[in-house]
Amino acid sequence: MDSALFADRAVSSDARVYVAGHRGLVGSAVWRAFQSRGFTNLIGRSHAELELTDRAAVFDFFATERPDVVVLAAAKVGGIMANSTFPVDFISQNLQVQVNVLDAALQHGVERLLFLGSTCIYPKFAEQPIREDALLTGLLEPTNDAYAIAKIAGILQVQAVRRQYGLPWISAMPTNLYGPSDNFSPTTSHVLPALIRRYEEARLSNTKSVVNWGTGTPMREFLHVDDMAAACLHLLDTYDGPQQVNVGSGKDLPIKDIATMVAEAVGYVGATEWDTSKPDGTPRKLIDVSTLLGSGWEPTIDLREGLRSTVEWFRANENALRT
Ligand SMILES: NC(=O)C1=CN([C@@H]2O[C@H](COP(=O)(O)OP(=O)(O)OC[C@H]3O[C@@H](n4cnc5c(N)ncnc54)[C@H](OP(=O)(O)O)[C@@H]3O)[C@@H](O)[C@H]2O)C=CC1
Ligand SMILES: C[C@H]1O[C@H](OP(=O)(O)OP(=O)(O)OC[C@H]2O[C@@H](n3cnc4c(=O)[nH]c(N)nc43)[C@H](O)[C@@H]2O)[C@@H](O)[C@@H](O)C1=O
Repeated sequence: MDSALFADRAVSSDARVYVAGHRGLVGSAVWRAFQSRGFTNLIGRSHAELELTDRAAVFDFFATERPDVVVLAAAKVGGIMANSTFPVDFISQNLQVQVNVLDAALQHGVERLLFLGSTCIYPKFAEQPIREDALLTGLLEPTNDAYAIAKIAGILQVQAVRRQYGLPWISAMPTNLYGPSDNFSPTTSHVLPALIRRYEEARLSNTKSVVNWGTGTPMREFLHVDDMAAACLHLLDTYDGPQQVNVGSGKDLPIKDIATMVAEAVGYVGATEWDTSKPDGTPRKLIDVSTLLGSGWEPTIDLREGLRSTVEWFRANENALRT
């Protein structure tokens, strides 16, 4: 990617910044990051306050609040089972949310917008590590193809706005994320929060063995959500290009190793079994993060440390979890 696309475009700390999905894993971390940078005009609405699939409500909201900057971190999100069981919800709700927010932002001439996708947009068998230009070069992983198509449509809509209207909107593609305010539901969550909850509950109940999903052989890359939030602000401050930018740690490991790390982090000493009737998903999706690393951003939270603090957060917030 052309490094000239990176330059100082710092967003002013008095800009009106709308963080869509500000109570979710990513949105809440982005909100904290803006706050710690001294931003005073942050705008957020819970799902109950503003239904983003309601086009008229979204346009009314933009007309009233007139944000200068938008971070689109609201989406229907879930792990492998949620994605493969409810593909209609994942494609339909995400397309509606995106189209409504991007159309309203365009109508109101929003100056800077960051759209968040996911690394599942890349082909299932893409060459590893996956570069940004692998987009649309092969078939998708079937367990999340509906979600991925919605995210690809979002990237294309951002590129189209840049082409047709010249606005400096951008997209970022994070790897698998984890951290405080994640979804810890045993059925709909991603692997890390699912394992934290499963091993912690097994420890508390002295259960002799836990059962995880799949074979444990797929490789996954993880990034702490505070590093992700720092990358979002860094991109808004520095990046102006049509191509989506990968955001990851640059390291992956087998799910079996992740399970061992989580068991250690919670202090679980029992056995682990694998339910191979559950899907494995894509075998590997390590992303190439050289574009972002070359622009001066780097991850700061090592996986073991991130796991430790997330377990602490889980223990302190167990009563306020999403189910
Ligand atoms: N978590 C991960 O590992 C990864 C996430 N991402 C991307 O990051 C973004 C944020 O994900 P994440 O923070 O994990 O997801 P979360 O589920 O934690 O947060 C999403 C937020 O969006 C809100 N929301 C969802 N649908 C609507 C709607 N129709 N109207 C209004 N609000 C809505 C949710 O509210 P409520 O919960 O009340 O419905 C929630 O607060 C997504 O675009 C996702 O694709 C990308 C890669 C990995
Ligand atoms: C971020 C990303 O997230 C999803 O893709 P995924 O990476 O396949 O997601 P996952 O975290 O759910 O699983 C990773 C691996 O872990 C295994 N696994 C074991 N035990 C549990 C378990 O208990 N829960 C879950 N969820 N997985 C488990 C599981 O079988 C798989 O092999 C998509 O939503 C996709 O759209 C997307 O963007």
